[in-house]
Amino acid sequence: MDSYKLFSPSSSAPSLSAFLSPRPNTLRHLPSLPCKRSFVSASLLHSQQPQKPPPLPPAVEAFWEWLRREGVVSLKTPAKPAVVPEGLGLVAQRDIARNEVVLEVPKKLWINPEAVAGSEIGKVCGGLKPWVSVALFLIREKLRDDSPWRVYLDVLPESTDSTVFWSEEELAELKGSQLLSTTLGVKEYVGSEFQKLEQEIILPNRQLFPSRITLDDFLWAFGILRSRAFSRLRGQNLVLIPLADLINHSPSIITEDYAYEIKGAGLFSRELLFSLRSPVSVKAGEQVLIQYDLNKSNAELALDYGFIESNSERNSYTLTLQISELDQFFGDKLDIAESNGLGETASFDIVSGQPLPPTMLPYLRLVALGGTDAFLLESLFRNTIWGHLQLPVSRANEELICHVIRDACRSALSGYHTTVEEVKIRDILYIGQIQLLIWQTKQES
Ligand SMILES: C[S@@+](CC[C@H](N)C(=O)[O-])C[C@H]1O[C@@H](n2cnc3c(N)ncnc32)[C@H](O)[C@@H]1O
Repeated sequence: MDSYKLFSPSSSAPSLSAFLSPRPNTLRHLPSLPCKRSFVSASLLHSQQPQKPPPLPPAVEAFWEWLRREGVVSLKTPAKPAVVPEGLGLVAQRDIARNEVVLEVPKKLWINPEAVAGSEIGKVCGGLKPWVSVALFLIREKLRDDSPWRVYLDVLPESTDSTVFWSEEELAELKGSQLLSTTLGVKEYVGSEFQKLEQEIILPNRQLFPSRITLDDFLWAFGILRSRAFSRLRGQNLVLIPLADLINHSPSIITEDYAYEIKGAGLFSRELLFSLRSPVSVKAGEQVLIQYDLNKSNAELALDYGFIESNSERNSYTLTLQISELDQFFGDKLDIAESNGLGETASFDIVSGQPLPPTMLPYLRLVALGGTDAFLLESLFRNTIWGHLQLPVSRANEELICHVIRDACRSALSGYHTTVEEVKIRDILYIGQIQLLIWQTKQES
């Protein structure tokens, strides 16, 4: 039994950064790490109180001025960048109504595969995966002194809190989790993409890439795209939208309505605009926030953006099951699985506190089917077998799947370096420390 699936689409809804959708899972407790950008203030994350934002860092002032010159923003623009607990964010300059447009960014400022194709490196990027070509473009522009994108690049973080940027010591905290294996898998994938890119594009075209490009540069670009690119929009599967990419996520916004779309600039204009609306009403001085993706598990959030939610429904474990090729009934079982929308391998997201995915037990029963139950695999039963598998087929079959699942759980849990009890004790001690701290502070004041 395998434990995770790597790159598979998670949903067809628009999503902030889902150009790749690994499905990591299982998260026990993530250490929260400081943001890795110098102007970011210390963590006041999720503070509900609107606070006067600290002064804008010069790089952000320059960025705003550039957007003003480009005609993207004006004094009337309802939201402006600001330093917020999540790093940078968008803060309402006046009261904003629900569904009101907060900003619109014209296509000339989008960074997407099309923009790369029209750039100096376009002719050598034709055969690349869309994200790889945009990553290469970003790195090249970052290394150039005279890049037209300089002011935008200067507001991007040097790294994110995504687990792909965690040190070995930090990753050791994830020992045993699917998130760790997915993080390592993703890093390996990025490494192999970089090697190919270096051999096939960068080294043979030295004149286009005079500065040395490293794996760390490539990982940076990957992290930027992963956490900030919009995808699955009308005709746009991967696009960086300066300014709109400053929008932060709110766990309390659970509307399924999309906060952003691509639309025409006007009745008689062929220009396209990226338009961002506020899904909720926002008071002047408060941050404008959106829901990034309701379908992402906490581990996906950790991998993509470097944060998690306390909502336990985001805690999930992906169990991947497989019909063994060595199984004497392999062909019949595969046929039955395929006629019911499953395959040789099938992955099931098990969510904490929720019922099992409905097709998981029938699939498990099918995988385990054998011995005296094997008659059910005969073609006579082909149309009715899936119905039979909805309920236990026999005591032997049910016992087998219980054993297999129990062993798989044991083996998965043995990978952790702490037990559930130890984690609980650690949490109790931690809460105790906080209470002591609050008590001491009260005594002092
Ligand atoms: C699309 S960018 C938003 C702009 C970003 N805050 C910045 O400083 O550039 C996504 C990143 O913002 C941060 N972020 C967004 N929402 C957050 C939240 N609710 N809690 C913690 N960090 C958040 C994470 O670092 C995430 O990778």
